[in-house]
Amino acid sequence: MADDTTNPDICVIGAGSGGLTVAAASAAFGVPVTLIERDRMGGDCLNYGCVPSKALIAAGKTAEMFRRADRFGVRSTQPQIDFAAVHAHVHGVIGKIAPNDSVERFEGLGVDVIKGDARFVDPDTVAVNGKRIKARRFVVATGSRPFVPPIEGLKDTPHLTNETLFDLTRCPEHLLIIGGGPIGMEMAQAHRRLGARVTVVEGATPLGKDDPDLTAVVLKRLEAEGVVIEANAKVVAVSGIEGAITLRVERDGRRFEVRGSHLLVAVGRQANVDDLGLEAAGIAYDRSGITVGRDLRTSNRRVYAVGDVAGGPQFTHVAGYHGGLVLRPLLFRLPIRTKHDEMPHVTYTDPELGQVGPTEAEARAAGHDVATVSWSYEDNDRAQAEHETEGLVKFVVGKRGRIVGAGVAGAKAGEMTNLLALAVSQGMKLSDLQGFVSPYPTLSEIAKRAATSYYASYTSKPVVRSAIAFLRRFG
Ligand SMILES: Cc1cc2nc3c(=O)[nH]c(=O)nc-3n(C[C@H](O)[C@H](O)[C@H](O)COP(=O)(O)OP(=O)(O)OC[C@H]3O[C@@H](n4cnc5c(N)ncnc54)[C@H](O)[C@@H]3O)c2cc1C
Ligand SMILES: NC(=O)c1ccc[n+]([C@@H]2O[C@H](COP(=O)([O-])OP(=O)(O)OC[C@H]3O[C@@H](n4cnc5c(N)ncnc54)[C@H](O)[C@@H]3O)[C@@H](O)[C@H]2O)c1
Repeated sequence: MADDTTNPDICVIGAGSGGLTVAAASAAFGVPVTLIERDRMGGDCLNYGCVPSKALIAAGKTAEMFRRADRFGVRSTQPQIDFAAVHAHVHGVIGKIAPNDSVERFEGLGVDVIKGDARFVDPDTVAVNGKRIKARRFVVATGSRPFVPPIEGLKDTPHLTNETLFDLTRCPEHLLIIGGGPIGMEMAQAHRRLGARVTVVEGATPLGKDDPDLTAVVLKRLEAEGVVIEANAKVVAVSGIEGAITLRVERDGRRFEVRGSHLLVAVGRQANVDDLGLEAAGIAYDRSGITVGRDLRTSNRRVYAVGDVAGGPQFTHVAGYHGGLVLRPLLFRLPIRTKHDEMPHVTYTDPELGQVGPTEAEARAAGHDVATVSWSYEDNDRAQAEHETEGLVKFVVGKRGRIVGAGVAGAKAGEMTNLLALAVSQGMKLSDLQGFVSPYPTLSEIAKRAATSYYASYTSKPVVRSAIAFLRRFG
């Protein structure tokens, strides 16, 4: 065997949430593992995704607090925003988290880290920097990148994606956003709050993957804050130069133009399957990513795919979940089956929106006989105390009160989604949520009140009333 060939037990390609999870845990069990990363350790989430976006959202939320303070008897002011300092805050947060994902940390854990572009050269060999790695098993965790659609003129017009947006040190004067999904909406509100005018052009329904009862809460607030949302509007052409961009938009056969200073493209993701030599390794893939079964195995039985590149839901916690799951076959030869239908997601607009399990529409479309039960933030004492009364919790309920799905739009919805995810993943019934003591006053009481309301009709049932009347006779 040539000198430039190594033989780790496991070779992981991509050091994002999925790849890092596999590499760290394999090393912890004393298994020789090589991790290859071509760009920054930590992947999209740390460098171009969740972390910078949530840090920017936090800056926007702080600015908004000054504007809305008078509700509490504290004089509102127009905040002075130093966007260069906001940029420094965002990158400071990345810098604080980066050591957890660094080459040094992973080498310290016993992982052989290689910085370079990995490519399969045959079914059990990957080449990187002129070296060859022949491993017993491979895990492809190469993630995704922004999809830039083939709209006329877009290629030649300056535009931002999530990979460049967080480099701005000056607030855009008027940010145009193509795409009203989670990236578009989170970034629309954050930039609006930090001083930009913002127009979102969405080809279909904004936040269209979520329950319309919940998205209505979020969209109402965004519009009240001045985000202009052009829904069901297709961008047919883009033109302009740095600082002066024009979108030609079509809706219901009518054309109009939208002008702004900057353009963000946020219309979904493209799996990183190119230049990986997948054909040489006999690994099947299509436009949505590498083809895997519920065991995350590819068409090459030595190779698994996890996270965004595996074509399923694209969230950091999903990549981490995949990474944890594949350790079972990798290390213990145990079978696995992914359970994506119980996967929660949260959109970090303000108010936030969380969902776990199917929405009402999804459950009905799948042919399930479901009921729904909701409770409003308006009726919660903590929400009243904090003037956070917009929102609701909504349960999708199956037979005998089983919680099939649950969603929440409102203040701290992300935190509340943990409780809802526990309920759905454990197959709980609404009676389980009714039957525990929730501390007062908390927003999570809203979930409990919704559950209680499901059983409210019991109080007027003749049989229940007769039983109470009978028992009262005994003093
Ligand atoms: C703006 C934005 C906000 C987001 N916010 C959230 C959020 O709040 N919550 C949430 O759960 N998710 C969020 N996401 C989604 C989340 O970032 C992704 O789902 C997650 O990063 C996927 O992890 P991964 O490990 O699959 O891939 P990645 O994190 O993309 O990592 C893949 C790595 O592989 C490397 N790589 C690719 N090809 C090669 C190769 N040939 N050789 C070597 N290395 C290679 C890449 O450089 C990259 O570092 C957000 C995404 C964006 C864009
Ligand atoms: N909070 C979170 O967890 C979070 C935040 C951001 C991103 N993400 C992840 O990143 C993924 C990508 O986010 P995204 O918002 O880019 O994608 P998305 O696919 O979720 O939403 C894209 C939106 O763009 C619209 N669209 C597509 N083509 C268009 C066109 N030509 N003109 C106008 N609108 C068009 C779609 O109708 C859709 O509403 C998400 O699906 C999610 O998995 C998660």
